[in-house]
Amino acid sequence: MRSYSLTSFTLFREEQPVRDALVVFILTTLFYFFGAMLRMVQELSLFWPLNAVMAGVFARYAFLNRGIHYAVCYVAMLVYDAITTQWGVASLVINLSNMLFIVIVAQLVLRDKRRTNYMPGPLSTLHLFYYCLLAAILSSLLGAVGSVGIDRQAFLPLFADWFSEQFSTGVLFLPCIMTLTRPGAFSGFRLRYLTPVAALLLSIGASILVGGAGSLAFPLPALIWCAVRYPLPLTCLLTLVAGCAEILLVANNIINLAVDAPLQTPQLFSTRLGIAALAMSPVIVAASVDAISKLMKQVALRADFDFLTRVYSRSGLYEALKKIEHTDDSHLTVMLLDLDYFKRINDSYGHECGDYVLASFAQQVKNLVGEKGLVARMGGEEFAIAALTADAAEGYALAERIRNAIEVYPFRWQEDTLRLTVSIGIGTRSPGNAPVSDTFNLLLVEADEYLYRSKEMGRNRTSIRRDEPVLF
Ligand SMILES: Nc1nc2c(ncn2[C@@H]2O[C@H](COP(=O)(O)OP(=O)(O)OP(=O)(O)O)[C@@H](O)[C@H]2O)c(=O)[nH]1
Repeated sequence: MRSYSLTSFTLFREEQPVRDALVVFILTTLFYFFGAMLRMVQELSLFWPLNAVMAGVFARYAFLNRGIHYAVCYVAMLVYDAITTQWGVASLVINLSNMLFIVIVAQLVLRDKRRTNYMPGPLSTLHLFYYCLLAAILSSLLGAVGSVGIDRQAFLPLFADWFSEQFSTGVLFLPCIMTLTRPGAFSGFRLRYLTPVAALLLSIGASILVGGAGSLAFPLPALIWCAVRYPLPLTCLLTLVAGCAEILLVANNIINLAVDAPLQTPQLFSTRLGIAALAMSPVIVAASVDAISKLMKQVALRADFDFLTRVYSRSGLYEALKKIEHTDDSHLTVMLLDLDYFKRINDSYGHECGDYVLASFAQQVKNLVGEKGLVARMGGEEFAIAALTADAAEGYALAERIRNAIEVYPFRWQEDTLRLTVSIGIGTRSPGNAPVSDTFNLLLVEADEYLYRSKEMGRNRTSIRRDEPVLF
């Protein structure tokens, strides 16, 4: 959706490590408290979001990945336990398993980020799925070992419960934490933008009505729709909400997986894993759409602008001409500018110097033309200007200003100061009702003819048709 923007915010500051440590401590305590509160409500006791949230935080802010910040996180968990329940070996081991999940996911994601130059994409989103799987297996093994005997629970059910919870929570929460942004200004909002969300709500409703194992997949098309229409952070958030809602609905028998049978523990295990697997698809689609649209912008920018001189390319100029608004009495003035004896610069000072001169020349011209017109590189050392002027005389005056400015401009290259001149040919007329680009094409031919005359007459001059009823 293009109608509103999202701006990123930052909770941590690299230059303030003590403040960062404090924020890590507070955040850990807050989510430990939140998780403990969820445990107290039977319907919500299926989630322990602390590990996924903190893994996301450490993965998002690379500079946080210092032993001291991980230690602060671990200490915050132990302190919370010591104050609210009790201090002991079980607390040490269980919280160590939490840390194991956090460290494994954060380190693997950061390794991906380093490899892909900090460009998140569909592939790293897919990797996230496997990182959560690995981290959930290892941390659950440790956690289950540390919890055996508490409330007389055996290892295997503990491991299954712990693993499925860690894995599903990780897969649902991590993309959200990693892409979380503050909503910017909502402008031009339309009600139809809400249709993918409405479809999502309807499909969850349908899952409740129909029931059965297949119903868990009902929200998938709506989530894919969200992924195509909404920005990546919003899709991650909606996937998280839909995934958590489904787990809760199944756990509380509102979505009936097996009609007439009470929910069994293995079913919940399978539900969590299934939802985690489904949740990856919309996130990967959203990441792909995001990557494609960024690439399209880059490609469009490259095609429209000349890489060396940063003025319009030939094709970019034609695109820009389409947007020019003109009145019936305005003149279109087209200039062709060609640096004089430019080959000598290359021959005497090298190609690199030639490139520098071209870029510097283009910027000079751009500054001199300002808002009055468009500057483009047509090829080699030839540039074009399309400007709306009151009449031919104004166009000629602008060309002369440019020519005189270039003549006195000192192009500095290493120890040398280079002096250059430019020859200019002009074509000018009123576009009338014709499209500006058509008039531009006609005037380009005329400007080319007069540029040739400027060169023939000795260079460093401006030539224009003299039958115009204006005095220059
Ligand atoms: N450094 C650099 N040189 C370029 C580039 N594009 C074209 N040239 C050079 O520009 C020079 C143009 O030379 P000519 O067409 O002979 O014209 P000139 O030397 O400027 O002489 P006149 O136009 O007749 O005044 C050639 O040597 C090209 O190699 C570029 O992107 N970078």
